[in-house]
Parts: sequence; C-alpha cells; structure tokens
Amino acid sequence: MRRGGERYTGLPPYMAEIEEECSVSLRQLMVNEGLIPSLEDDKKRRSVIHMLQRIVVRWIKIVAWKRRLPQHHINATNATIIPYGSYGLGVHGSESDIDALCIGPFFATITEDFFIDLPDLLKSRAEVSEVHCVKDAKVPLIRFKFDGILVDLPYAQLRVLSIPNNVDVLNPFFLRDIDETSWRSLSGVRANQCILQIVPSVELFQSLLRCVKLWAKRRGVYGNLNGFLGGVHMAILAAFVCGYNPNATLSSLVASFFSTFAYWQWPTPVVLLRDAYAATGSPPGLMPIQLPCGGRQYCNSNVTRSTYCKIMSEFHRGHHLTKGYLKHGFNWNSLFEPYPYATTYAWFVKIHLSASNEEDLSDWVGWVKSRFRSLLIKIEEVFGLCDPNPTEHLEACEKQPNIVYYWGLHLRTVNVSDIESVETDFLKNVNNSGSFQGSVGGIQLSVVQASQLPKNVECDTSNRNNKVARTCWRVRDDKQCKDKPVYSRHLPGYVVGYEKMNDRDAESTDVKC
Ligand SMILES: Nc1ncnc2c1ncn2[C@@H]1O[C@H](COP(=O)(O)OP(=O)(O)OP(=O)(O)O)[C@@H](O)[C@H]1O
Ligand SMILES: [Mg+2]
Ligand SMILES: [Mg+2]
Repeated sequence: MRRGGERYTGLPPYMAEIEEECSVSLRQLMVNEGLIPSLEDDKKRRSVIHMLQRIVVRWIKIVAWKRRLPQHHINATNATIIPYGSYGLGVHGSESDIDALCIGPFFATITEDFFIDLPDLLKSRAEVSEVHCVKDAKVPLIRFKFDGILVDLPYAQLRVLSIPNNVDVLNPFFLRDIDETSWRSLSGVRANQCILQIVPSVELFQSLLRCVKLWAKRRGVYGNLNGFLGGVHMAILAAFVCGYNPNATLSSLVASFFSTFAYWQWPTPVVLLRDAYAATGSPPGLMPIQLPCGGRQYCNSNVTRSTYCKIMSEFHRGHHLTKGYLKHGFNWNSLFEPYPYATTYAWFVKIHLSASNEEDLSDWVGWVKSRFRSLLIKIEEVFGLCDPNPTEHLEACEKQPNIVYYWGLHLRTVNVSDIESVETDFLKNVNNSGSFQGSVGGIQLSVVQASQLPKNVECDTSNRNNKVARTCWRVRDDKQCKDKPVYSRHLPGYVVGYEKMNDRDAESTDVKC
C-alpha cells in the first residue's frame, strides 16, 4: 500500500513514481481548493447530528404519549437519525447540506406526527431557523438550518415499536410492510451503504468523488434541477469506476472516469449491482443510472437533449485533458477551469425571479426551479440547444430580493420576441402544476446578448445558497453598490460575502474575478 491507500499498480518503477507524483499534486489541489472540510467543521456537523438525534427521541416520546401508548411502551420507544447523501459518504464540502433520514416507529405517521409535531419542536430551538415542510416531493422532507448548516430531513416509518440507533436498513426484518414513501426515503441510505461496501477503497472513492464533483461544478454540469448530474449520480459513476479499477491510483481513477463515460453507450444504464438489473423494459431517460439499493430503482434525472450534449462534451474534454496525465508537463488545473460562458455563447435567456422578501424568494425560487426542466424543453423547442448555467446572480441594487440566471443559447442569431411564447408557456406550467403554498413571486424572461451579462458572469462562487438552491452558486452584480466583496479563502475570485464600505473605498474598488 502507498500513500492515501493507493496500491501497487504493476507499472515500471519510474512510471509508478510519476503516477505517485501526479496523485500527490491532485491531492494538493484538493487541499488548496478547500475540498477537505476542517476538523472544526466536522465537529460542528457531528454535533448537529447528535442534537438532532436528541430532538427526534424527545419528539417520539411526545408522540407516544399523545397516542396514549402504555408507559412501558413510551419508555421503550425510540427514533433515530441516519446521515446519508454526501455527508454520509464522507465527501461533503464546508458548504454542503446535511442529508439525514429520521426513522420512526409504527405509530408515528408522516402526515400527523412528522410534519406537525417535529417542526414545532425544531422551531422552539434557538439554533434552528427557516423550517420548511416539503410535503409534495417524491421524498418528502423537513428542510431547515441548524447552526447555519442546511439540513434535509426525510422520514421513514418502520413497523416496530423502537428503532435501534444503529438500525440495519438492509435487514429485511425492518423493511417488511413499509409504505412506498418510507421505502423511497430509505433508498438514499441503502444506496450509500451499498456504495461504501462495493468500492475497493473508500478513501480513493471519496477522493475521486470530491475531484469529479469539483470538475462538474466548475464546468457547469452539476445540479439535477438544471438537468445535469446531481451528487447521487456522480457518486454512482465514481463508484462504478472504482469497482472496475481495484488497483488504481487517484490520478488513474480520474483519467479512467473520463475515458469510461466519454465513450459510454447511453442509454445503456450504469449499474453497480449487476444482478439487480434485468433487461426488462427500457431504463428511463437519456442517461439512466441505477440506484444501488435493490428494487431496480433509477436515480431521478432531468437530463434533456441540451444537457446531455453538454455533459458528453465535458466528459470528452475531461478525457482529452487527462489521457496524457503521465506525460511531462501535465497539470491538473486545466481540468477544473471554470466554463467560459461569456465567450462561448452570443445570446442568453435571462430568467429573473423576484419576491417581496428573502423568505418568500427562497420558497418561490425553489418552486420555480422544480419546474426548470419544462422551461428547458420549451427553450429547446424555440431556440434549439441551451446551456442552463446553474450559477445564480443577485441584482443587488434592485429594490426587490431577486435571483437571476443566464442560460446560454447555441444560436448565433435569435429572434428576441420568441421569448414571449416561452414565458407564457412557462408561467402556465408554474401556475398550473401542483400546489405552491407560498406567496407567488415574479418571473420575467428575456433574451440578452453576451455583452449585457454582468461582468462577473464567469465566476461560479463557492458561496452555497440557502435552503432552496442547494446545487447553485451565487454571484452578486454590485457594479453600482457600495459593499465590498469578500472572496473565498480557497477560491480566489469567488465571492463569499459582502462587507460594508465607506464611500471613498467604494469609488476605488471594482468587483474582480
Ligand atoms: N435525483 C435523485 N435520484 C435519486 N435519489 C436522489 C436524487 N437526488 C437526491 N437523491 C438522494 O438524496 C441524497 C442527497 O442528495 P443531495 O442532492 O443532497 O446530494 P449529495 O450527494 O448530498 O450532494 P451535495 O454535496 O451536493 O449535497 C442522495 O445521496 C440520494 O440518496
Ligand atoms: Mg447533500
Ligand atoms: Mg440534500
């Protein structure tokens, strides 16, 4: 075994040395980019999980008491919290959310107990803010901030009186007779456990996944709502590559990731558990990726024609750049270069969302984003291929809180008025589909030229957004504002916040990227 759990590769010694150097420089890049959370951050997250565990135990005792269970049942009952998602896989960044599944016993229902009593209990805590119940999602959940960290808390109900703290969610005993929603909610935890069992080296898998997530974010192909790859898709693709290269080093895994998926014959599904996939019916979507949790479930995907093309072209670019990683002068930096939107596209669809206050804006943006796929498809019909850049911009000098997106169009010339029919259709879709409970905000679509983009449009800030926009980055357009941007320690040029400035400073400072 070598550094970082890397193995003997069978290469001649001088090549193995170059491999080693290459992996070391990639690991250094990960550190420089701030991909490894600090011990302090880890401690804080552990403490959030610990406190959530205490809260759900208190909650379940209250529910048991309300349901008039005998005292010995009240004493015996238990609910538990299991982290999953990127935090559960150990690949979270300092701005990641915590995905944590709450598992409760047979008498605590999602509608009457989880969505009613638990939010009240959470709201009573000083550390908790912005509690939202997302009831109509495929995996319903409570979303809130705990000590400033975003938490996604879905619920699964098992047919037992007490849930052991270390409950084995792969054990059929616990899974018998569970309802559809609980099954879906458990699938994320099961998928994580399967992935961690399958990969030959957890450490190498985690490093690979961190690298390819950074690549996907920088190149604008990360984020399920915008039709790209989400965290779960990336995790399965990374685990697939690790499974096929048990003796690989980190650098060869990254190269292998790109060579594998640049030439993948989509829509052949990516399947980790071979036996789980039977060739019956066609798998869903353009890039089907099976969830490794049994039951032949696939990851939900919003990939469209446009995003398929962009993802594939980025896989090819990644392959082109990494296939010569052992050659003299190779450097990892080009792989992670931010995507040059402003020089790639001549025209952009500008999507301007606004609301009367920040709280309403969060809800409104979350709702509208859940309909982005239909907008993208309509734009494809009218303007052809489109690149739905997930970066969020704030027009900071506008009166109303707002979020703006700029989606690149492939056309060299466009009929600007065609956007009207797209807007009409999208408004219909947003207003008709489902039940938005919050207060309805504004949506304005327009077509702008590259020269009209805010200056900093090519910067993807690492500043993680609040509860609604988990996979997005915000950039403020402060040309006329007098606040001084504060840049990320790890990502120079990436705005993480703003400091008030006096007028003289304001005159002499410009936002630079
Ligand atoms: N499109 C999807 N299809 C199936 N499961 C999903 C999907 N999106 C999310 N999930 C489940 O929810 C979990 C958390 O998703 P989330 O979007 O927070 O991604 P993540 O892997 O935690 O990455 P990030 O660091 O961006 O939060 C995933 O690990 C997966 O189990
Ligand atoms: Mg997450
Ligand atoms: Mg989440």
